[in-house]
Amino acid sequence: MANQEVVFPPDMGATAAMAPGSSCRALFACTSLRSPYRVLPGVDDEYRARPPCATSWVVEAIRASSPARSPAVDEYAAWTRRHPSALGSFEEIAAAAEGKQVVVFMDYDGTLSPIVADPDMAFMTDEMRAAVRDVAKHFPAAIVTGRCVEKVYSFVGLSELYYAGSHGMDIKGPTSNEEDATAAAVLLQPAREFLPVIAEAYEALVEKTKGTPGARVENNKFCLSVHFRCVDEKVIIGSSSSQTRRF
Ligand SMILES: O=P(O)(O)OC[C@H]1O[C@H](O[C@H]2O[C@H](CO)[C@@H](O)[C@H](O)[C@H]2O)[C@H](O)[C@@H](O)[C@@H]1O
Repeated sequence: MANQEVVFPPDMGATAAMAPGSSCRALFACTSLRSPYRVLPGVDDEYRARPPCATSWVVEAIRASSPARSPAVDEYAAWTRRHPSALGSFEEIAAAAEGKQVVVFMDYDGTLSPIVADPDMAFMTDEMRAAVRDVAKHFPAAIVTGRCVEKVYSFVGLSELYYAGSHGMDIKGPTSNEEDATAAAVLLQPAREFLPVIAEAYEALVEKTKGTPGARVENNKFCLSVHFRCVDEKVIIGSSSSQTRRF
């Protein structure tokens, strides 16, 4: 809302500051006018017709002068309200864990490593690796991921962890030395018999997506990921509407 002027009811005895960089021209109190409201030049008639509720006027004025929030930001804020950081309740959690066996489960992509465009380049930092190593010294620790175990192990490189790859379809335990780690003890592979079908599905998906620039299929052994982060949506929407017209 550009250059909008606002009106304040007389019961607002104090000054209200304008946010730096705001497009709203003036927010200040008024006390000696005949009209119950002081009308600033250029004000919208709609404001004059409103009841003298200082709070709602102020809130509205502040809202109008604030930049629009994106739905993604609102969604994230709502999500963090529902799932607050455990660090904010650390004492409480530590007290609740007293005398119990604690096991730490960690996600990989976007948690231990930053999200990057190329899934093969999602490396974790040495600092993060050291932190995970420390965690594993104190508790049984597992990485639970959509990646295949071999891939996530190549990123993490810690033989003392449990790895639950392919969203839990491939679970391996810790090994005593790093050489053995890639062949670490398999604890569970319940979908082993489906490997040939999954391999077929992989080939089919590669074929299907090969005409989509930026699309990429990742073989996670017991599951597959089709990546579209690098697909230009405008190109796809354009081509799908031309397909729609054709049929
Ligand atoms: O369960 P996760 O460990 O979180 O795995 C979920 C998917 O993670 C990876 O993809 C995501 O990270 C990539 C690298 O930062 C990024 O390029 C991609 O857009 C993200 O979706 C992984 O590549 C997938 O196979 C996993 O399913």
